[in-house]
Amino acid sequence: MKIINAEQTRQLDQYTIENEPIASIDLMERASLRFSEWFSNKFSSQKTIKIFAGMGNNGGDGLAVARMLYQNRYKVEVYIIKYSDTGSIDFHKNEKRLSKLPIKIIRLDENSKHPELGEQDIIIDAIFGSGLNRPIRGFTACLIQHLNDSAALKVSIDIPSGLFCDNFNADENIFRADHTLSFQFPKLSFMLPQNHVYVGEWAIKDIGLHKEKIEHLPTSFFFIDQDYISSILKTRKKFDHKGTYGHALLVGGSYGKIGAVVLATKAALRSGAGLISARVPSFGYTILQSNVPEAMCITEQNEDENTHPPFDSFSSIGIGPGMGTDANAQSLFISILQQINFPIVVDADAINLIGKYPALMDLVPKGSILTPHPKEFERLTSGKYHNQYERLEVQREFAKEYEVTVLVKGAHSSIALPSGEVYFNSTGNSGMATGGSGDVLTGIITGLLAQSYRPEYATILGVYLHGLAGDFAAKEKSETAMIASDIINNLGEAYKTILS
Ligand SMILES: NC(=O)C1=CN([C@@H]2O[C@H](COP(=O)(O)OP(=O)(O)OC[C@H]3O[C@@H](n4cnc5c(N)ncnc54)[C@H](OP(=O)(O)O)[C@@H]3O)[C@@H](O)[C@H]2O)[C@@H](O)CC1
Ligand SMILES: [K+]
Repeated sequence: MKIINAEQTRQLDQYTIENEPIASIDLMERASLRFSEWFSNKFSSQKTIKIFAGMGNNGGDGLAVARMLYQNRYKVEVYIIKYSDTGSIDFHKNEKRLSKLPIKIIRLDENSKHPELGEQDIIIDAIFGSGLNRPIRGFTACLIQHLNDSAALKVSIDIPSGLFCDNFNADENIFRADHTLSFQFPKLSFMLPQNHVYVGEWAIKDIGLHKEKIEHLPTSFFFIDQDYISSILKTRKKFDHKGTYGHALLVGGSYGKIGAVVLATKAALRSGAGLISARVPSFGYTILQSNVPEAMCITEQNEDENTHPPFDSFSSIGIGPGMGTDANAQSLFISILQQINFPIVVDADAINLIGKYPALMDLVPKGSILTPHPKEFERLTSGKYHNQYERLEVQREFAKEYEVTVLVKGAHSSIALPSGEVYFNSTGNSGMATGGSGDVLTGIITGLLAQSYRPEYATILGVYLHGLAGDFAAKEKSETAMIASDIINNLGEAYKTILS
């Protein structure tokens, strides 16, 4: 699914009005109806719904929603924030429609007292939407602080007021929603962890904007959905054999950290790769062989004995989990980089080594996949950014410059491709912030790469599967109690879901 910017949203809105065609007031009615249905399914009608509406089209939505919720038997009060002398045409049309109902409407300006709010209320924020073009100031800013301080549950229409769709806002005057329902597409700002405090849990509803126009809107940002995953997923054929699915190699482990390779190796097996080998220090041999009997094991003892294929004959290599950054790890990494010329997966300590010795990046084959968590990404790029919007740009530039895929892990993990496109993940939960979760992901992506997925698809599919398996694990064990092995154990459920 595309993520489009505020200006494109405005154009698409206009195009839909002209070409569906539909009157703008009817499009507003449709959007408001989607919001009201979603709201009514989710929130009890015992509380008083206090709707704070601005004077643009977001405010218009708020007034239409007030009417609809009243008709759904909610107790509704409306506050109109008079930050301007005139409102949008559709705002005024909805104001007129609302005035015919016995709903309390209070107009707030700089001379008004702040309304009383408490746990018995639900606030609906319709002050500003995608038309916000500067930080909020004056009495509207004070009002937003007052709303934020209240104990009421907070819900935003389309986007929390004060948050920009696509740009950083250093300001504090932003509504802090517990829930946001956005129209048609998620906004770029929803993808960034720093905005979670404003956006809360978010959902999107299709409001029927013009399909053909959407197809032609250019964008660099995408939200990974199940349809997209189905379009890149390969299916197995009857006469395939284990050679068809490649031979993946996982490289890593150090004293006390062999478990990282065990997890990555198991995950690579479950991802569907045909054969798996793991390369660990010799003291990890027994641990690996007894924990993952399906895998073959290479150590410094048998690597020169011609008993295993040379590094350049594997279908894919994932390097870094638990590897450490000492001289041995460094020379192994360099030796592998010098022997191969196909894309590999670079994770954890292999990334830290590049952070320490940036020239190593020149040896990393084009098309490779780097999978840092935010701290590792900071080491990799010397942290040349001040907020997550800037980080995203640095991530894109890095991917373009080195022609690699860069996956920064976190909620809505971001995947920057060499083309400059960025994909955000839609699966996963906070239970996945647990030791070994990243090793599992490396295993999955390495396993997919072995199955001849293009690096960008292996990453996108890998991240989605990993998150989905994590969601099943959380259902089974809870977000709190789940561990990385539970993610591996649920990869089967994840595959079944995307194959169905
Ligand atoms: N997507 C769709 O297709 C559909 C979208 N719909 C809805 O429309 C919403 C977008 O509506 P919108 O364009 O009227 O913008 P909105 O945010 O209400 O702002 C209004 C005006 O406020 C002003 N202003 C800006 N910043 C300011 C500030 N800091 N302090 C003070 N004033 C400020 C600025 O005017 P200016 O002062 O710059 O002239 C701006 O024009 C969207 O979020 C969704 O809810 C649906 O109804 C139907 C389908
Ligand atoms: K809003």
